[in-house]
Amino acid sequence: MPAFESIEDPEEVRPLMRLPFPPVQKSQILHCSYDYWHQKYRSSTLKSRIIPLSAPFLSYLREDGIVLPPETQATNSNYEDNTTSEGWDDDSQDSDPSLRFSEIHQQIKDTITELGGLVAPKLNWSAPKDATWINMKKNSMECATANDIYLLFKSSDFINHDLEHAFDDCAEDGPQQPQHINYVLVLRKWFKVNPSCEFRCFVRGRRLIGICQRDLNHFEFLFPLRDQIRDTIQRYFDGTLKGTFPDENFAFDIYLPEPYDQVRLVDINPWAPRTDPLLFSWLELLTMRLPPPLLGIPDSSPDPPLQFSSDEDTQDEGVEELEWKPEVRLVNKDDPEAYSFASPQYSAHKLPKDVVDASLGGESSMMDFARNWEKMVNGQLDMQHASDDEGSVEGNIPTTDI
Ligand SMILES: Nc1ncnc2c1ncn2[C@@H]1O[C@H](COP(=O)(O)OP(=O)(O)OP(=O)(O)O)[C@@H](O)[C@H]1O
Repeated sequence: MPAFESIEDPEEVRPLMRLPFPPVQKSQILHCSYDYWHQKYRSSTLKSRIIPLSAPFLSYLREDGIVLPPETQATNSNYEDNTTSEGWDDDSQDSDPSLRFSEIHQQIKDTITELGGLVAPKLNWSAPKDATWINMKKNSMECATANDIYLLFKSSDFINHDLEHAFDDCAEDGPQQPQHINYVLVLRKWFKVNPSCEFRCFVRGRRLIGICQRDLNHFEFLFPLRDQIRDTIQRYFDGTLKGTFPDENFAFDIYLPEPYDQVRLVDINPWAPRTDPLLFSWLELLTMRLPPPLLGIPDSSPDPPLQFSSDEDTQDEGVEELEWKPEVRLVNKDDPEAYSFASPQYSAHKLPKDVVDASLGGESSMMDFARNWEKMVNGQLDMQHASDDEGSVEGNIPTTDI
């Protein structure tokens, strides 16, 4: 998902780029592509199908304007997926763009049927969450037809970001690393998502360091479940991702429905400004003090781990390994704005002025800011524990099978 969607002036972005981020390499972006990790973690992912996309299909997505195939498609055996224009009738293509990618069009229709008639679509990295206003089913990504998908995709800046800006601000890898993007359409079987069950989890140096809600509403019933949520996610991370995901630093999204004992992996995101830190800030995540590195971390990664030095600066000898647990951050009752970093839905990572000023002032002012921020956060957490039931969402919202 594009990080700076709502920041119009690129000058506003620059201070964020000065945070102590390790350089993001193209391979890290590729490791977060759905088709890269889905097979590896299939047993814990949402039910989904992956359709490789052809050049004509990608050209259609990139074209200006929205021309949808007719709902009842005229079949014409001359028009198969083909990159040459020989024998094509341009008028027919204009009225039915799917004639340029008829196999894929049919595959999409068949897959929607196979998945029960409703799907949530995404491209390699992003879902068209910003375009739900245009969907027949308002404010939803629920798609019942191929045309629903095309309409969402062609209206979405997030999809456009995947197509045109996937490697923005990335460093080159070594020549042995693949750099080419094989675009895919991901169709996930639709289910009624309970937003209180969605969490984003942050991993630094192969250690789970933070967990937070993805939805910015307050769910009072989550507060007593905090330990259970942390333990279940930690167990899942230790048993599944920790030793097998090729990068040391990343974020992953999970769905954790009642009774909070089984994790569904929804997405893996790069450790980069483009990933929304939600209830954390990148400054916190990057500078959070951690115990010294664990010994004997299993690493069955097929690729050599990337070399980052960020942990060396932020290990705290005083922090006891056994006592240390990742922080679970939930939205407080009174107002999500209690966290000044909480961004409104799909806005970019606009930073509070304090952070911008701190980052402009170099390393020492950033550390000052981090220390002050830590104190402030501790104060907020105390307030959180004191919150009562008033004004909270009642109970849990039922979900369907996934
Ligand atoms: N199978 C599904 N059925 C219904 N809704 C879904 C399904 N899968 C995902 N969603 C919804 O779509 C949202 C976005 O999905 P996903 O995280 O894959 O997109 P994304 O573009 O990578 O998001 P982000 O940019 O925040 O990482 C999820 O938070 C969830 O609410």
